[in-house]
Amino acid sequence: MGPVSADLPVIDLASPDIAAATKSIRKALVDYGFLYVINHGIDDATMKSVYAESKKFFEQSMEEKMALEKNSSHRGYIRPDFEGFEADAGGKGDLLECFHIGSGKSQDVNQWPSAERFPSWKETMEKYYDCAMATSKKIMSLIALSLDLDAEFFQPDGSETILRPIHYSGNAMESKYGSDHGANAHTDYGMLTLLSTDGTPGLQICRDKDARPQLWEDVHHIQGALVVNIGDLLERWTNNVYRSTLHRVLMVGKERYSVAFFVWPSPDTMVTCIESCCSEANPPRSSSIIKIFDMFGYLSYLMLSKSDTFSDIRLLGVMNTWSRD
Ligand SMILES: O=C(O)CCC(=O)C(=O)O
Ligand SMILES: [Fe+2]
Repeated sequence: MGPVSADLPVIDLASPDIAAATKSIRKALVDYGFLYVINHGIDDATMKSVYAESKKFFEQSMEEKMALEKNSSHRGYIRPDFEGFEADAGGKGDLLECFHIGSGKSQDVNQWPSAERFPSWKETMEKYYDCAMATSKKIMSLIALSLDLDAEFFQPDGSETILRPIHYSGNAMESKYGSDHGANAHTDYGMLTLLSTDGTPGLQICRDKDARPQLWEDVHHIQGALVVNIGDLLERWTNNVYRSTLHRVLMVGKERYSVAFFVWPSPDTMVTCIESCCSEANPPRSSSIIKIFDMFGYLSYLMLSKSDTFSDIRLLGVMNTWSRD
């Protein structure tokens, strides 16, 4: 039997029928945790230039790229096989290389390639960031409506939201951490992820992570559509009604570029089980109310709680030091 293709729903963000879109989004997030959006508002020119800039950056020598290695604010270049903290990956590093860019509106802790060699990089990335943020707001308001909340309930925010251009070389490489995948099996951590790819296959989802053997379904490319999925934070917020689905990227022997956008609410958001997601028959699964201090503090918390060793709110303030050199 050949690989199975995931038949993900397609949501048209330009549709005037909000009730129908809300209904489809609910079904998609209950069944898959993944969907496609079309008419998402990121225009072709912006999309093309972000890929052109990304390619130009990753084509540089390792030494040039490492000059912008990620800083203490986790912004900048992350080399292949660098980090592998995902619970299901057993600590393997990913073979992808990527670059983290934050909003930089209030305080710019980003790293920018030299304006001489990359005259349009900053402007291009900022444009994409702003468009992706506008798209995320539209999606989050549909998600809010689908949970019987006000359309403005979720407030995507620039302080922790990260734009991440990604490059997969396509070649097998000697991995320090025993990796064989571009991106090992993981769930995303935050509220929402928008993903665009260059159309090269490799992305797969696993809807039931406990099934053995696991069934991996290919997420095929739809020209002009973005892939959207939710992360652990929203899964928790919805009392597991909406699903943060396991996914991975296989190396298919061909170079691949993608652009992920990880959306977070503001760091002072209180996350308590959403009313429409709990009842006497379905009480809140997580006992505590959590407050997100910062994305990496939250990651530390998640990693520890995923390992079932701790599940204590106090860990939230801990700054993440899990990257391994
Ligand atoms: O590159 C892709 O298609 C997916 C990347 C991904 O899952 C991630 O960066 O979290
Ligand atoms: Fe992911």
